[in-house]
Amino acid sequence: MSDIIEINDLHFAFAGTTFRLQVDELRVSLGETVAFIGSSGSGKTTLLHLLAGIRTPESGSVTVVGRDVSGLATASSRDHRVCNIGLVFQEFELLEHLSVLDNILLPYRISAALKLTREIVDRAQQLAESVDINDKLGRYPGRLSQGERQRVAVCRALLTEPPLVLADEPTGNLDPGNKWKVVDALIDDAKRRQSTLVTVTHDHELLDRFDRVIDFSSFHASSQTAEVAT
Ligand SMILES: Nc1ncnc2c1ncn2[C@@H]1O[C@H](COP(=O)(O)OP(=O)(O)OP(=O)(O)O)[C@@H](O)[C@H]1O
Repeated sequence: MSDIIEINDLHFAFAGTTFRLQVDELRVSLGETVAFIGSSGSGKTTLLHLLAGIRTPESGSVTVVGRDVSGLATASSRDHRVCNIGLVFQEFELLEHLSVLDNILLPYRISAALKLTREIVDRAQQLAESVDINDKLGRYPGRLSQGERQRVAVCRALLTEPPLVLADEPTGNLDPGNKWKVVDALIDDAKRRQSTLVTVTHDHELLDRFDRVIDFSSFHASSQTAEVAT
């Protein structure tokens, strides 16, 4: 199976802090589902952002869907991200002035590389149905619960059918019923399309569903250096 994520000798630090993230090597295959676990502050979100090309490493290479994403953010790297990576952010990042349906359709509104068609709108509605928010498509995010907002973010990430989905605690705000609906939606989508899913989670009940679990805590070299080995 080909690798969709390849990291080599990655070093990252936030300016003015003592936190350090070091990943000597990480490879994730197309079709694989992976959970990142580990204590709060161990660098899970930071690594997702490095994979998405939102943050830039001090050194090392990060290749995602065949492209080095460790350079500076440009319009073309944004198009690469919108077309190839479905992102579920920890804070959801919904646009308050857009309805739920338009938030789900957002990738098609911001990238000239994607064409919005009737089929895409139908798919948005099916995704919304799979996580039980299809009756909220006309609402604005300000009138949604946290769990509903989270599910909108999941639908948006899956809409483009990207080869890679990066999800940051996608079930963090959900009751047990909706938690399993969202996990099923993410994993079933990955298995059906043979795409890759990388999920950050604190919920150990979910881990059996993933092909691989990467524990950041066990690679905590010192209190301030998160060194991830795989
Ligand atoms: N923008 C930032 N500027 C400076 N330091 C940051 C910033 N974002 C995160 N950090 C610090 O970097 C470290 C790693 O943060 P990160 O969010 O990656 O951890 P995490 O493992 O995802 O945590 P959690 O499980 O609580 O979400 C933490 O010490 C955090 O305080």
